[in-house]
Amino acid sequence: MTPLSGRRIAVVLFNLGGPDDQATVKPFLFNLFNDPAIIGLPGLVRTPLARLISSRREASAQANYALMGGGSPLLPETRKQATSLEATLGARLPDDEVRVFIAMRYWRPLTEATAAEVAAFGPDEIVLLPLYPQYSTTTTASSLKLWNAVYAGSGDSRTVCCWPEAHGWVDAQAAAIAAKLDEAGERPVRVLFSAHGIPEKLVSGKGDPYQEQVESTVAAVVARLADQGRAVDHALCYQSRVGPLKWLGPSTPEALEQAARDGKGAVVVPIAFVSEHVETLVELDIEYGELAHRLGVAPYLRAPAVGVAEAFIGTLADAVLNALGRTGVAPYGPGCRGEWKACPCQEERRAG
Ligand SMILES: C=CC1=C(C)c2cc3[nH]c(cc4nc(cc5[nH]c(cc1n2)c(C)c5CCC(=O)O)C(CCC(=O)O)=C4C)c(C)c3C=C
Ligand SMILES: [Fe+2]
Ligand SMILES: [Fe+2]
Repeated sequence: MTPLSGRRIAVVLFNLGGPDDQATVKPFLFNLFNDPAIIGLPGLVRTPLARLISSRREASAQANYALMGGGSPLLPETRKQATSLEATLGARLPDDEVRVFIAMRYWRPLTEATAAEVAAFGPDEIVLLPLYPQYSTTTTASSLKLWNAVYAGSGDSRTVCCWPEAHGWVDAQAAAIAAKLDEAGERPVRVLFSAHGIPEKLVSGKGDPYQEQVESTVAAVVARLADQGRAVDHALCYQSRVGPLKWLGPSTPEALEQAARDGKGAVVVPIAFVSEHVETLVELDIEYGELAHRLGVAPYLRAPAVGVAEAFIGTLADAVLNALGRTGVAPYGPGCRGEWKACPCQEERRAG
């Protein structure tokens, strides 16, 4: 039997990535639009189209990143999460050597470079852990597919595909919302759960489980708040629409208009992101903040992303330990557990 200590364990965190500065906005956008998971056309058409779209969007995207100092805070925020998770796992697996790596899909550290770093570490076991709570073909599947295509090192590999109802994730969200509800005081507010949108046809045509899993996160957070004696008026909406296709709705601006008609303020909650970046700091705080002001939606409050909240990092550690077979705690929630038809979390160990 393989000994359960003295092992080299690599945990790989996946996220989308963001430009470091103004000069890297365009190549980041090109990588994004050149991904067949984002634009499902053959490469001969997709690549020139990606070049065109990234050129056309460059100036407006640069202006958004300029509002955050020039580039995206996504990598520094993810590094904090990696450091915190490594410390938590180090304490829980004192006899093993655990290292947490970051693999971004569209900007540095790119997945190919991280795969080489992990291979050089020479792990006995690898846990692939997307920082997307809900599984989508556009995010999780795209990241994992690329990893599996490029990783050529040692190690038995396990995947945590999704964790829409993980306990600590739900706890951290509920705590952030409760703090904002306290700030609103007696003023009537609606909790607006704002998720990154995806094209509707991915859900209806391709069976993308993202919408179902986002809805399950919302239900779990609302139930957790109810357990704490807070019955909240709430709605789910979708932000960040790009391109000509019909996306999931209602949009966050539409939900704000509805809140205005109903005479409510808003507590906006980023329900599909775990860290701050352009879609929270610019889109939610500035763009929709201004819209809320014009519509008379007051107060307009925004719950922060979970970041390194202790409950959240604890749940990620539980997911890693469970994937390694070191604990019975499976924090994924019913959206996962291998019940979804294409869920890769139950894949057989891949011998290195
Ligand atoms: C064009 C289609 C897009 C789909 C589908 C999409 C899905 C999706 N994205 C995230 C999380 C993030 N998106 C980020 C940036 C970003 N996303 C798109 C487009 C799609 N995303 C674009 C064009 C951009 C660039 C910024 C912009 O121009 O708006 C980021 C990074 C933000 C940063 O600070 O750099 C994240 C994170 C999810 C969760 C998701 C579907 C589930
Ligand atoms: Fe996106
Ligand atoms: Fe799963």
